[in-house]
Amino acid sequence: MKKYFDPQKIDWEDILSRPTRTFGDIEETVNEVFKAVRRDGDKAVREYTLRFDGVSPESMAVQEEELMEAEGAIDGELKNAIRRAYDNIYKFHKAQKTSPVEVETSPGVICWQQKKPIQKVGLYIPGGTAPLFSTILMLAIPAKIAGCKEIVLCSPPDKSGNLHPAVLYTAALCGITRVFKVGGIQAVAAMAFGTESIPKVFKIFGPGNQYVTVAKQLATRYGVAIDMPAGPSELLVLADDTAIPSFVAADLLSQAEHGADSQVVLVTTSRELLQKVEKEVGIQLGKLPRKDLAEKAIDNSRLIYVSSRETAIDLINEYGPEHFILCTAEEEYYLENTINAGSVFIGNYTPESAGDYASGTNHTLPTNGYAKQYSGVNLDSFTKSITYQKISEKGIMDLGETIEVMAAAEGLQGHKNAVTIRKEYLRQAIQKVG
Ligand SMILES: NC(=O)c1ccc[n+]([C@@H]2O[C@H](COP(=O)([O-])OP(=O)(O)OC[C@H]3O[C@@H](n4cnc5c(N)ncnc54)[C@H](O)[C@@H]3O)[C@@H](O)[C@H]2O)c1
Ligand SMILES: N[C@H](CO)Cc1c[nH]c[nH+]1
Ligand SMILES: [Zn+2]
Repeated sequence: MKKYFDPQKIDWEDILSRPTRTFGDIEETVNEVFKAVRRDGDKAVREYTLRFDGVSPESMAVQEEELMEAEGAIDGELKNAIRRAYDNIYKFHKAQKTSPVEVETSPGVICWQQKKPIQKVGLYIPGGTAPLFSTILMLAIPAKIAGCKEIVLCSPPDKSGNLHPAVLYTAALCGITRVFKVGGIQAVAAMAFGTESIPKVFKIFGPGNQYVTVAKQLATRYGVAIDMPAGPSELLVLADDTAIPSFVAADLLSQAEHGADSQVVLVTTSRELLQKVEKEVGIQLGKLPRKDLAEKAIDNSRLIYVSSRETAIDLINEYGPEHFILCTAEEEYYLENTINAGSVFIGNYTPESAGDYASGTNHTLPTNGYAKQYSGVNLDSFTKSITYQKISEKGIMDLGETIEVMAAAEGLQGHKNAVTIRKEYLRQAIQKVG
């Protein structure tokens, strides 16, 4: 881990650089796969699955029996855990439902706005280094609550050409039936263009490695929306003397183990804590089964001592971490001043893993500093709003002149006429009656 001690000499550009900023080669591969999938459909998807995943599943589509059988293949303890996580995620996302907004902006002019579900959505579930079945809960639950009609799920097959039983069980639990053993760029391309087997969708959701993230970004050029760039996991911990070093180290390692391109950062106002955390990371790292992946991510990571909370908050907002853990006696100051973060975890007893799995918040979050302009996945991600208006006779007589004056000033006589003709009609009608 790189260490920075003197705030005067902080090299901000170096500190804030992510290991995933270099997209050059990846873009070339993504372009190639997109072109082939658009042209050759399933055939290209199969070829790239063989090339990148090393397998050729007999059928890309998961059969109904496979979904049913998965329940018997995982143990009761895991099923209970998934169901408990399901309940919490469901509760938190259901509570995000809002009522339509309705306002009478002028007498007789009523405007309202209502959310409608996106009809066709594609969920990407990562599976390269681990089958992240928890991501199904994070995407499928809000998609169902929002009322999305067609939900398609893609996830990379394992070495034997199958999906992990926990992926199948969780998909079935969430009521997802269109599941495909396809991952990486080829999955995103298939959902963007549609193939003989995989339906085209309107919006693609889900996290993934750099290939998946760049592919999602490219998909937007072909008229498909995406949730956000949700790439390799990141964590920034802000801690002072009140933090427990072994907890901080465990949290840093929890995100480092996602992959070599993950990044974790400690920002602290305590030199002593920094030293202790560094030591703890060394001890705990050795015990992780995914030590190799975590070790590489730890190499990319930073331990930063800052002498003031103002410098700390500038750094946090400039970095815009995906996950932000706050373990400090000055909680309120940091909460009030944090503007850019995907999801915040507060206090010594709130590990980031809680949000990854079961507390209820969504773990699909913006990385790479995109927390400056994107929210994490939430219920609104699966809806779009339509605005409505209804103007009465009284309303058009009252607001009409405003519209006429503005339309004339823009030189748009047709716009003005659409109002004038109505006003004239109403005047004549009144005269006839009167
Ligand atoms: N930001 C978030 O919300 C969030 C949430 C969960 C996970 N994540 C991140 O998701 C990522 C999951 O990555 P993963 O790799 O385990 O699974 P993945 O499913 O994202 O990617 C695996 C696929 O990548 C493709 N691939 C691998 N090497 C390739 C190459 N050289 N060329 C072209 N394609 C290639 C393969 O098709 C493979 O199936 C991790 O980086 C993790 O940190 C992020
Ligand atoms: N930390 C990941 C989001 O960056 C989500 C996840 C899934 N499983 C474990 N962790
Ligand atoms: Zn995680």
